Amino acid sequence: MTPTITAFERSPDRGRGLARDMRVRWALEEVGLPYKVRLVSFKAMKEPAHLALHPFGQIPTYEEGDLALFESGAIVFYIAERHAGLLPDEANARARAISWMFAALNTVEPPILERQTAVLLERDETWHEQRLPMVDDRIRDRLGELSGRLGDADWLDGAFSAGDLMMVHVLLRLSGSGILDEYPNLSAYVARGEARPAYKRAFAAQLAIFTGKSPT
Ligand SMILES: N[C@@H](CCC(=O)N[C@@H](CSCc1ccc([N+](=O)[O-])cc1)C(=O)NCC(=O)O)C(=O)O
Repeated sequence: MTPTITAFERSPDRGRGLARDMRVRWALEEVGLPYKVRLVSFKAMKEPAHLALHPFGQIPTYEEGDLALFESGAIVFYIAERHAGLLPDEANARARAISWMFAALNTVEPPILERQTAVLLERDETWHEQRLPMVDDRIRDRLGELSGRLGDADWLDGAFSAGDLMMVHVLLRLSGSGILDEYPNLSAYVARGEARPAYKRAFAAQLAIFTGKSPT
């Protein structure tokens, strides 16, 4: 049965791949699974029909038969568990790849989201100028450790995995901040992710919605 995901009707980033349906699209493209997209407006996201799918009134969601899932990490994991291409078969390598999924969401993404909040919602606060450098330094702490662990490897732990997919998408949220450029191996790592044919197909599909070149 073809799954259906939800995505922004009009993404604030003009379809540039930062909204989290991108993670699900990328995972589906990596495993070669066709999918449908239901676009939702900001208003519709907060109405009962969508809230029944997503308790926080957000996107993405994932529906397949009588299954309804929310949380991009959980959806990517669900896809990776059932289709080859995103998690190693060997048990220990598989478990480590899942650790990297959690690390992306639970260790690296939080300070990056702090920065988004600071820049988007706190600009007019008297303490904004003082706080932002502290937020940036907390991001640098994590990126320095991640950069050290990655070294000159292509991916975090052997072959490309769902852990890399989540980590690359988390790091992409730093686009425009200049911080990622301070870590050349992380910039190259993200570029490797973006160069993957599956990423490019996912990105093009999301952008086509914004440019109006896609029916869904
Ligand atoms: N933890 C959840 C978070 C989901 C989430 O944050 N969804 C956002 C869209 S992706 C986050 C996002 C939004 C916009 C951009 N952008 O650049 O325009 C980038 C990322 C959303 O629905 N926001 C609307 C709301 O909360 O009412 C997950 O990973 O699925």
